[in-house]
Amino acid sequence: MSIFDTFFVQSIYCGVYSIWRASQVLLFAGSLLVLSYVVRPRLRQIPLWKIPGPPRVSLLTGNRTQMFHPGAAKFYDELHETYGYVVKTSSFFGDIILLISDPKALNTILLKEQDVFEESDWFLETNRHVLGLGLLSTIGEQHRKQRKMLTPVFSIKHMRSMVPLFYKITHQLQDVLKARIENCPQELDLLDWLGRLALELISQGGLGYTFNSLDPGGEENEFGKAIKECFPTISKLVKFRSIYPFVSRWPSRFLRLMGACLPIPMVHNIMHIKDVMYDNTKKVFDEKKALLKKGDEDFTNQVGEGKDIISILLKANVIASKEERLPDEDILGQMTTLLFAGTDTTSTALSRIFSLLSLHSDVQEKLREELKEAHEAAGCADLNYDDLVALPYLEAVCRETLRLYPPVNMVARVCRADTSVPVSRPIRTSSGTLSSVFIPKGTTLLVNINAVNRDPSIWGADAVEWKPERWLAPLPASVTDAHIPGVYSNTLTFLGGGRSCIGFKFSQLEMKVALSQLITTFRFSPSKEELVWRFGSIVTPSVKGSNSLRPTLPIVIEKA
Ligand code: HEM
Repeated sequence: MSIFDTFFVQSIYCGVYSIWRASQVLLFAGSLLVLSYVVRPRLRQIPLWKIPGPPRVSLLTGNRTQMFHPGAAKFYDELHETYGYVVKTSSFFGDIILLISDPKALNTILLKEQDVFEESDWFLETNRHVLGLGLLSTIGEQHRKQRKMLTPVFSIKHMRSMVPLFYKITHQLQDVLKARIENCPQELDLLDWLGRLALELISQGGLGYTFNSLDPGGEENEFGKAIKECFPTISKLVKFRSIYPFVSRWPSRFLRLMGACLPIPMVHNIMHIKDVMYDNTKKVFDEKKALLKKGDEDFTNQVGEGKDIISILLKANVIASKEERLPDEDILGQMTTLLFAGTDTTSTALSRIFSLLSLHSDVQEKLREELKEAHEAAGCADLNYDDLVALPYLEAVCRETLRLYPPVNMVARVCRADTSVPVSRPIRTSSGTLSSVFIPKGTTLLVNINAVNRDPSIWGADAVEWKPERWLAPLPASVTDAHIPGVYSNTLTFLGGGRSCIGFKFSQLEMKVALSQLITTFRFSPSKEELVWRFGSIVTPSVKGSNSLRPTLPIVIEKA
């Protein structure tokens, strides 16, 4: 063998040896990763194995395919009926997710130990990236400070002052619909129009900004499109959201580059939406700050006369103590957060009400009568806040719809420290019954809003029927005795505790103004198309059998 051959063989040997060593190091590092991210958390969850729940359908994805798809509502109902109020389901590699509808347990989770049961990292990190530092992206002291500054802005006093603006916007929709139907009944996609209404109500009432979505010749600008696309795009990205916390702290330029290189159009869309929303809210914010500096007269000359939520917040922030004052970035974050949280939720809730009223013409007629009488009593003028909230049947229709059909069916929480949660109904396990459940750190919980709002043991044998009348008499003791930890009408529709919906009074008012105006002007009847309501971050309507994923609500409208 020549020197050359020996050198050649040695080089090959060295190369093979290096590859072998490198693969050993990689294998070792990979095993450590698997141990710390998969095996260790699963071992911590051993105490949960005895909790009843459905069998896993896949070793890799557990029950995820049954839990996260548009028809999943039925699966959740079956889980509640079969396994009760605390149900064990499984996610990736056997990770246990607990589905909770026990009111006592929810009191601990949402109220008593709300700092232990926080939003998940994927929820916070992706929201922070897309919406900025608003209420949906912060926890702990920062969240508490934001809530403290924002809560007074949603007071009844401020809601009262919003009524004329809400009527002005609803009149615009009324005019557009009148022009569309002229003198004969027309089938329209009401969700589209209610979406525009909700967008204008929150953008003018929340930010003092108009998208001109209800102007006859108004063209939707890039900002309006971004807001509309934001919720559906984030919902579609749900699979990728759980990966984001692992990369979220990487330098933002690198993240952008990575995002741009990924062959996933939805990621490119969300990056674009985020940029458009940030640039535009920043512009509105800077203009508001400049007006505030100039003085009161200029400030009240803006859209919404400076009565919008962010204007009031900006004013309150100026006089707040140094410790409580919010930095500019936190206020900017609230702007996108309000647009995001306040548009699709309200428009879907309203859609559900109109859909039900179209199917129950007797309820629609009774509501119309009540509203017409109130309008006549007010000299045919728009109703004021006190008149609106005093209408019992309007209140009953809203409450019953939001109870039976909460737009948000489920919210997630992650347990941040080992803890025990008492339950009101003993959990039956293979080895006996449990009066409390030990929840290990890192476990994800799903608060089953739908199951609590429809529980026959709380609401009676007719719990799953839509009966506005149930709210016209005192509620049964089973409802009040259940101590449901929600901020609204003994339901969990707007959740409860420090992360409950801050906009629930705003949303109530939007719905009541819209109903008072539209029900007295138009009559609504069902389309020939059959509707299905798809489960997701928000439950949305679409036409049965349609391949389109775009939510839609075809409904026939005529003059009343
Ligand atoms: C029918 C309409 C609405 C429903 C059903 C609804 C429901 C909810 C729910 C269930 C949460 C808790 C989310 C979680 O913990 O993950 C929430 C939070 C929130 N909602 Fe609403 N919402 C509605 C309308 C609105 C409106 C109109 C606004 C704004 C004006 C709004 C602003 C917010 C904000 C900012 C949060 C986050 C609160 C926090 O974390 O402190 N919502 N909403």
